[in-house]
Amino acid sequence: MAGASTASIPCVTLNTAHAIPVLGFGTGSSSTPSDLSSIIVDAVRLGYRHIDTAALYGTEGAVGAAVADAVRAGAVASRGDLFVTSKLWINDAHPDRVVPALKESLFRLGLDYLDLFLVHWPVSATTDEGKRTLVAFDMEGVWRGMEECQRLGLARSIGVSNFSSAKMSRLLSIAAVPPAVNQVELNVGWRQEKVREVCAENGVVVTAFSPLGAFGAAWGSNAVMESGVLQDVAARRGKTVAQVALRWLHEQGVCFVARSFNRERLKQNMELFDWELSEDDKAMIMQIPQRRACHGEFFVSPDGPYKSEEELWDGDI
Ligand SMILES: NC(=O)C1=CN([C@@H]2O[C@H](COP(=O)(O)OP(=O)(O)OC[C@H]3O[C@@H](n4cnc5c(N)ncnc54)[C@H](OP(=O)(O)O)[C@@H]3O)[C@@H](O)[C@H]2O)C=CC1
Ligand SMILES: O=C[C@H](O)[C@@H](O)[C@@H](O)[C@H](O)C(=O)O
Repeated sequence: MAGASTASIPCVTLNTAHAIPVLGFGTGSSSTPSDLSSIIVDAVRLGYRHIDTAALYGTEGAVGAAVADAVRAGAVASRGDLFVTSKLWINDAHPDRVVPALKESLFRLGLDYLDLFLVHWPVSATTDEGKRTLVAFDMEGVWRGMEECQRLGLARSIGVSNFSSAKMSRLLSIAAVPPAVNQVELNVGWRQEKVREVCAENGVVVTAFSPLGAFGAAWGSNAVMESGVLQDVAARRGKTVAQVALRWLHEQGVCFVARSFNRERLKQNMELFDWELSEDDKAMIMQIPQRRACHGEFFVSPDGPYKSEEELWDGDI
């Protein structure tokens, strides 16, 4: 029996001709519930079709189990009805490690292909006896590895994450297969206009991570969920703050991966596609102060290669 779906999430078409659902279920969290698989199956029953994971998150096993369970339970007809994204962690961001790392992700997921494989950060590291050293990111070599993943059919689409406009431009200049997606921090409090412009000009779909400001996370921000502007708009529209924040992203023409492990909030976060913000609402939202929440400090060291957050975020390598 097909699972009861309350609404359907629209898709956009990537430059590979594959469709990506605009709203995805995020699984990156500092406290992953032990029943994540069953939460994901419930989300699929609600109508979620896109699941975002990463080698870093430790959730690939639960995502893979959920995909198998969702098919077994008839929540979807087959694995092909779901869109699974995973990401290459910085330890594996070396030309000869890309294909093996994807194979390891696929093994943990129990899948034979990913819908989307992303370079998680424009950062590489080596680890020796537990000590991590940041080393130069070989953008061209890593991207050749990503292209090989697509050529082998292990990933239907490939892309990047946390790439600034300068890094996107450089990648586009060297890519034989252009990236399909750039997943970046993006919400009403960090609009990312520059990188969105480069992506739009080049047919790269932008996906927003932390669309609610990573509310509650150690590095997260309350600029979205406690925004007075969003509270006013929400009251006027008869919606919640989260719905206004997500609807704004949808009207910006980007995709987004939101995280909730709560069924009611998951349901609420899907109820976005049959109403609109007014011009006044959008003008008010444009007044929200801008500040990046995501810390780049993990990827910066006095020894380089990125010696400052500016170099990480704004340099072309
Ligand atoms: N590429 C990258 O580098 C990164 C990617 N990501 C991806 O993006 C996903 C989402 O971003 P994330 O940083 O997790 O944060 P989000 O901005 O999605 O915020 C998540 C928080 O919002 C709460 N929440 C969700 N819906 C509602 C609602 N309707 N009302 C009130 N609170 C709500 C959740 O709590 P509750 O569970 O209790 O509902 C949780 O505390 C990640 O899970 C991951 O998959 C994230 C960071 C970096
Ligand atoms: O190591 C640093 C952090 O964990 C950072 O890498 C994460 O926030 C990650 O980008 C994510 O996708 O959640």
